[in-house]
Amino acid sequence: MRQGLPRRGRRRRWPHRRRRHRAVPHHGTQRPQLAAVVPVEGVSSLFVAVEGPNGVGKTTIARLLADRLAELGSAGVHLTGEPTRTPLGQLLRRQESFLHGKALALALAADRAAHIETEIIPRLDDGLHVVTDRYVASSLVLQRIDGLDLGEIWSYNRYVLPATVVYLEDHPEVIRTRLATRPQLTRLELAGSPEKELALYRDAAAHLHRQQWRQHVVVCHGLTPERVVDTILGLLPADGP
Ligand SMILES: Nc1ncnc2c1ncn2[C@@H]1O[C@H](COP(=O)(O)OP(=O)(O)O)[C@@H](O)[C@H]1O
Ligand SMILES: Cc1cn([C@H]2C[C@H](O)[C@@H](COP(=O)(O)OP(=O)(O)O)O2)c(=O)[nH]c1=O
Repeated sequence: MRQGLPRRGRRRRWPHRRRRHRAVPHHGTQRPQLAAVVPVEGVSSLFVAVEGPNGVGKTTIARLLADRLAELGSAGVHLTGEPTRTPLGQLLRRQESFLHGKALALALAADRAAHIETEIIPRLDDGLHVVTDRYVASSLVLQRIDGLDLGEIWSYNRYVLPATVVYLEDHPEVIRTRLATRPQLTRLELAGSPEKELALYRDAAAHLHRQQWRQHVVVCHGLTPERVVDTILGLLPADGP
């Protein structure tokens, strides 16, 4: 289970401890439907969300990170993403051009709630690491671009399972050049810009920091995907998620 990871000239053991995640039943009337989820001592697993502006490299890095985590340890890795590959997630990808604002934000939150309860928590409980390409911060950015304020978006997402968030950043010109090569841009890609998304991701990080989420910014400029993943592996918690 335990594997050494080189870091600053020494080898660190990782993962360090096992945690189990379970849903906590609601007792108050104020809580929304999705159960809060808390870690319980005893199970090892990392839950990492890769976030950042369209075109920054999330999909590339999430895949490579999952591969590298699988190579480094005996624990398996589950690679996933949002919107999910479920019928609801696929519908959201197809319908993003006409489903807007509040309706889209709620639908994305529903897709996320199902993702957490039926896919993420079961995989973590099986002892796998989970890497997701997009998660809550994507909503805190893209649904703002779609006209909602951060408080409303958070109200739809506040009881999600906290993740270790890795924010990828690069120079806006680099991101813009990559987006220019895409045959088609989505409605929200067209509504935003690299500068706007980078600024809103900073706001999202400040918000999630107040919720005590573990987070890291990784500046990818001039780094190969392999080097980006090396950097991420050096940042992931030495003492478990
Ligand atoms: N560190 C990197 N250096 C150079 N090119 C990269 C890097 N990361 C990603 N790319 C390239 O940038 C493009 C966009 O990457 P992608 O992973 O699809 O971004 P996103 O999922 O954030 O939209 C792809 O062509 C990918 O190969
Ligand atoms: C996860 C998420 C996605 N989206 C949107 C952004 C995109 O337009 C669309 C699909 O995400 P994207 O990651 O860009 O899709 P792909 O995997 O095809 O590269 O969903 C949101 O608006 N909010 C969210 O919270």
